[in-house]
Formats: sequence, structure tokens, C-alpha cells
Amino acid sequence: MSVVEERYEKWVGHPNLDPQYLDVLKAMDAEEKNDAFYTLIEFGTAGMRGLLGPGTNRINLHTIRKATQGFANYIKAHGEAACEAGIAIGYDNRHMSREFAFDSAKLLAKNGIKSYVFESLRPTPELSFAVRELGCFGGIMITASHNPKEYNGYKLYDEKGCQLVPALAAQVIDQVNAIEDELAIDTNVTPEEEKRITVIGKKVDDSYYAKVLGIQLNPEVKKDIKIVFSPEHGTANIPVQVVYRRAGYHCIPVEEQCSPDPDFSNTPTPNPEQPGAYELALKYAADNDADIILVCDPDADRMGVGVKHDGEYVVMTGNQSGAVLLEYILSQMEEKDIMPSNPVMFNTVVTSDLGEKVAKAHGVETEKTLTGFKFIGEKVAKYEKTGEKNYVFGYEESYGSLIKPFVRDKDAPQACLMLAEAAAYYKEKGKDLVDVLNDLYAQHGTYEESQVALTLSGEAGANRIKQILADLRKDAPKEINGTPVVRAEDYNECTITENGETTELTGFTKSDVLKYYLADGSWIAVRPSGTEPKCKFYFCIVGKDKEDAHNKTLAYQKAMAELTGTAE
Ligand SMILES: O=P(O)(O)OC[C@H]1O[C@H](O)[C@H](O)[C@@H](O)[C@@H]1O
Repeated sequence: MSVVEERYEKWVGHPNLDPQYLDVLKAMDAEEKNDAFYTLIEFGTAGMRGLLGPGTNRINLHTIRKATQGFANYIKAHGEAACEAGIAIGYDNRHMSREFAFDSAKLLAKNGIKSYVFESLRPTPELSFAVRELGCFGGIMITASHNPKEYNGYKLYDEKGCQLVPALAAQVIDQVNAIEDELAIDTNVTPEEEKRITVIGKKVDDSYYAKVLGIQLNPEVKKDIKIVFSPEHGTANIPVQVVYRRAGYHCIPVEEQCSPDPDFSNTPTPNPEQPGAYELALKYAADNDADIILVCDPDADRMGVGVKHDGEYVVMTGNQSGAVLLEYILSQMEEKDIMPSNPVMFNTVVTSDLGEKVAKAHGVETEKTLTGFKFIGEKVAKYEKTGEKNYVFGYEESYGSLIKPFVRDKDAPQACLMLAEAAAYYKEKGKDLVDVLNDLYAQHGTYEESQVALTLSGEAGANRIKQILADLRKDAPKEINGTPVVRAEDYNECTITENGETTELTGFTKSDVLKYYLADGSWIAVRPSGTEPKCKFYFCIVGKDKEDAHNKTLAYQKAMAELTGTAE
């Protein structure tokens, strides 16, 4: 019997299989079976994420229990104090999120570990906040963030409110892998054990909202702006609306997308990276003559921005909104003379260079990390301890940013408040946020950042993605679209190749990323997504003007597609 068959038979025949899964298992065809069982679901960029359904490669009660039992063993290995400090647990609006959260709490309770579970859905950043606010040993967030409705996921946090970085995740994974039978784990608790579970809500909310309101740099700014806001059926709804109300901003919610809905019924996609997320908000904006549009992903760690500019709405990329936020924050810090000593800003190796230039112009150093806000969270905690550098901002191209590090993950409620403040501030000066971006281009060069993400699902897709990277390694491009590659970085082999010489690339955990710097100041990077079945190509292209940058982008995109055999 093949491994797939063996695993499948074990699940179908197991007395502990949760009844909801039996019919689905029985109805699987060969391909579905293979996909559900060919591997064991793994931890990626942001924890464990996958399709909902039965199988070892799926998110379901049994794989979640296996992960939680592994986490419980890891907590117990840290002693009684860790079990007493307990784990904060949050969840979003997705199918099974609440069930997974309370099921995990019960399993922790059976293991003698306390937990603090939110009474209803909450943002990922609030969970990160709650970990430290409640003095917990760690946290669990049940969410698949921006993925489609068929997905769910499991993010783990350490006691600093930061998602587990690879070195810590590896310790948990060892514990998880040591569990042989995920179906044997049961979560029935005695009344005595159940006392270890505490339901939390308003008190933590109020502390979090107070902190969010505290980030304002110009609370007295004239709040003469209209904001259309969509939580995309997710967790941002209440927090963002409360924060706006308390701060005095006029926010027009996209009513159809405010109710928590696991099917995301009234939005084509809840992902601010995709145009569909803005469709309804754009209609609201036009009807209400709004100044800005803000949309958050379901777990409220990402924010997408639309801006009315010359009578039209322009949707910004994460690189653009990040650069604008950065410019606003740094310029205000300077103006108010509150820039800390040794200021540092964080972004990632696939974030546009524009941010680094903006930071430099304000005397702020940039440190780059791999993709995954956990790496930024880790640095925040490190520098807070050493006092060596002072955090001023962190963001990624994937629409996530963090203004103040009382949260150690991306925080959309904070970003929504600061973006509104920036819009109001510049409006008083006769500018919109696209004008601010254009000023940055004029000062630092015109950039066009884009991403081509190829969806390659299942085992075959995963292999294809590996092959694309392997082929690029085997036959490294010397030029792309006729422009010489002047430097190549391989984050897996840890090498830099420049002027025919290869040196060591240090400072990063090994990761399957390739980055090519071109003679015209542009760069292109390739990596597999760690949250979705996608191969991502990133383009950061510099041009003489917008048209030039755009034409070059199209040419580079075509050249990369040809080079990797991925042209349609
Ligand atoms: O490119 P991926 O591996 O899919 O990751 C894209 C993004 O996913 C999540 O939102 C993470 O929290 C981010 O830190 C990351 O940038």
C-alpha cells in the first residue's frame, strides 16, 4: 500500500475520526486523496496554513490538535511557570476558527496549561498585544489571514507577542512530529480542567484601543476627511470603527462587508493585494465623495489603500502605502523633535528600495529581514532589550505595517488610524496621498513595484515551484531583458555573486529566495510563497519617469516568464 493509501485508510477507519469528516473522505477521488495525504501539513511564512478538510495535509480538528499537543509539550518543557502563565488564543471569522480555538484551549487545559480565549473574533494584532498584556507564555491565532475562504491556519506566538521564528518553531515542530497518532488525541475535559480556561474580551479591547489611539502624532489635526472602510467580513470591523470614533474621524463602513462571514459572501476576495477587495468600497467612495478608501484583510493585519487623486480613485500597492506612511511618520518625528537616537526602520528583502531611500533622507537606518513579520518582531524585541537601536516603523510589500511595537506583528487598526491622520494632515496642506507619493518619486527616483504570482497547487505544483528555483540556480541568468545582472543573492545557498566572485551572504536564516540586481538600479526576486501555493516574482523597477518604469516592468516581467518557462 502506498503511504497515501495507508494514511487514508487509517483516517477512514479510525474510531476517533470526527464525524464531520467521514463523508468527505469517502467521496474523495484519487487526486483529492493524494493531495490530502501525500504530506504532513507544515509550518510556513506565518504558521501552519492550508485547505480546510480531512487529511494530514489539511487544516482540521486532528491536525490542529496535533499542533496544539506539540505546542503543549513544548510549553510543559519550560516548566510549571510557563503552564501557569498560559496561552492567549484568538480567532477570526473563518469556518471552524472558533471551534479550533476552544478545542485548542481544552487540549491545553488537559495538559495543565491555562489559556485566555477571546469571547468572539478579534484581530491578529490584538492577539499579539494580549500575549504581553496578560503576561502569557505565548499565543495561538486561528486564521488563514488573507487566503480564500477554503483555507484556515494556525499562528503561534512567543511570550514577546512575536510569531515563532524558525529556531523556536523548530522546537515546537520536533514535538509535533514526535506525535504518532493525531487521531488519538482527545479534548474532553473534566470540569476541574476546564477551570484553566478564561474567556477574555472587553478589558483587553480597551487597553488595546487606548494604545492604538496613543500612536497619533497630530491628534489635533483638522479631521476634515471622509474615509470609506471595509473589514472584508473579518475582524477589523469593530476595532477600526471604535478607534475612528474615539479619534474623531468620519468613517463610512461598507455595510455589506461588515458582518463576520466565513464565506466572505459580499466580496470577490478578502485580500487587499487583489483588485476585487476594493470593488464595493470604490462604489461607496464615489457615492460619498470619499477622500480615502481603507480595506483590511480578515484578521486585520493588512491594510489596502485607495486615494482620490485628480477626481479618480487610485489604489496603492503595499510598497506605496508603506512608503507614504513612513514619510509621514518620519517627517512628523523630525518636525516635533521626537526622533529617537539610532532610529531604525525594518522591511524585507522583497520590499521596494523606495522605503530605504525615504528612511535615509530622514537619517534613519533600514534593516532588512526575510519575508514574514516574525523576523521584524524578533528584531524589535532584540533592540528593545539591547537599547542599541530604536524602532520607528516596520512594513512589508504585502500590505502589512506596524507603527508602534506594543504589538509585535502587523497591525491594521494602527495603520488605518495613522493613514487617516496622514491624509487629514496633507489635506490641510492642499495635498492628497498620491501627491505625497509623487513627491517621493521626484526626490528619490520613480519606482514601479509589481508582483507576478503564479498559482501552482498540490504536489505537482509544489514540485514545479521547486524546479523553477532549481533551474534558475543551475543556469543563473547573466542578463535579463538585455540588462546585465550585476549582483545575485541566493538566500538558500547563502551566497552573493558579484563581479564573477562569490562571497558569503550572512545575517539571514536559510530561505528559498533568489534576488537579481540589474545594471539599471532595478532588481527582481523569486521565491515560493509560504502561505499560498504560489511562486512569487517581485519586480522593483526604476525608470526615468512613470511611463519608462512601467514599460520596463512589462519587459522584465515578460523576460522572467520566458526565462523560467512560465509564459502563458
Ligand atoms: O509571500 P508569503 O510567504 O505568502 O507571505 C506573505 C505575507 O504573509 C503573511 O501575511 C505574513 O504575515 C507576512 O509577513 C508575509 O509577508
